[in-house]
Amino acid sequence: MVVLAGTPAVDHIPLLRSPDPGDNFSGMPVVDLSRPGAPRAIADACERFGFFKLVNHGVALDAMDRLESEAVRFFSLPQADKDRSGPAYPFGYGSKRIGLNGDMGWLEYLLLAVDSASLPAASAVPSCALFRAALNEYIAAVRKVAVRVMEAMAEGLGIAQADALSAMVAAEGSDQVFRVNHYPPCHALQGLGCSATGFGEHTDPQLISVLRSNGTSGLQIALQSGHWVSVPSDRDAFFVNVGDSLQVLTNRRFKSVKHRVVANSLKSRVSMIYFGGPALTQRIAPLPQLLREGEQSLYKDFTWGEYKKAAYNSRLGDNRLAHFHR
Ligand SMILES: C=C1C[C@]23C[C@@]1(O)CC[C@H]2[C@@]12CC[C@H](O)[C@@](C)(C(=O)O1)[C@H]2[C@@H]3C(=O)O
Ligand SMILES: O=C(O)CCC(=O)C(=O)O
Ligand SMILES: [Fe+2]
Repeated sequence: MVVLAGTPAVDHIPLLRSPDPGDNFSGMPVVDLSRPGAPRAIADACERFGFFKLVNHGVALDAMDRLESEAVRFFSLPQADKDRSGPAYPFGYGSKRIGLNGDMGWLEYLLLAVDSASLPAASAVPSCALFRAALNEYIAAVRKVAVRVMEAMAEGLGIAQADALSAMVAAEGSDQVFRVNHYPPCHALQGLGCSATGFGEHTDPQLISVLRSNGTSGLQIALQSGHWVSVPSDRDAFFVNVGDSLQVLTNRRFKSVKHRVVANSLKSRVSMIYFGGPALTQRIAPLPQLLREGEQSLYKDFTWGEYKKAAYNSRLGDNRLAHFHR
């Protein structure tokens, strides 16, 4: 990491050496959800990278664009208006601070609770009816995609029970979060050979994350070798991450992917991410169907509630699962 003095606009934001433009993820798995081979391709991608691009997912580009436009409208409001929707904890508008433990990024965001497949009626944010309608339409659609992908994961793993994984996010009381991130262009760093950290490196604690972004790249993932590669943007596609909890449920057959976002010096990035977590009381332990003869769990037993609490007490880049290894 490069530390640059005297750039007031990006004070307190960690800087990164600019990514090498040659480091695009050339081997990125692209899964066509409408094809019969999808389950095996998904399982293979989750084993190798914990990450894949999903196409032909059935969600209309219109619904994605409607939400993106409403989000852009929200983020264009005067700062004082946006601040009235904050702070982000537990849910609401946040700017630059990520979590409660000192992490900073070159972004602003909305963090929202999801109740079954929509915003809880009681949540006051966002207050704009059009934005809420676009959110509810999109969340219901992306959640269905998450369920279909988790069914395909189970099939790809050879598990007979189709909903062995998906039931955890489909169940009443599952713990789902939705996040809209806006990374403004970071003009101050233009030509300096550095980039601002948009969202620092981390793994997602939940089971699955389903991400959609506008046409601005910035997302990077770490390969198992530790090498970082950039994920070219695609507004029509979803990008799916394996989260820590799914790594545990599969006894590390699926890998929770380390990822981060680098801010662009010229263009803004808008991303919307659905995080599918189970109910707080759900036990997170390898599925018995996946344990081969004599194979032991690599992890201590815990519930999602216990893991979530530990995660929210940690820094973004911490290896949260390390404390739960046997
Ligand atoms: C620094 C933090 C932000 C985070 C909670 C945490 O303490 C560690 C995990 C972070 C993360 C990453 C994935 C999601 O964006 C998120 C909402 C989540 O569930 O875990 C964030 C948390 C956050 O921004 O509050
Ligand atoms: O904004 C992005 O593209 C990714 C953000 C992310 O990883 C997160 O919110 O957990
Ligand atoms: Fe993430």
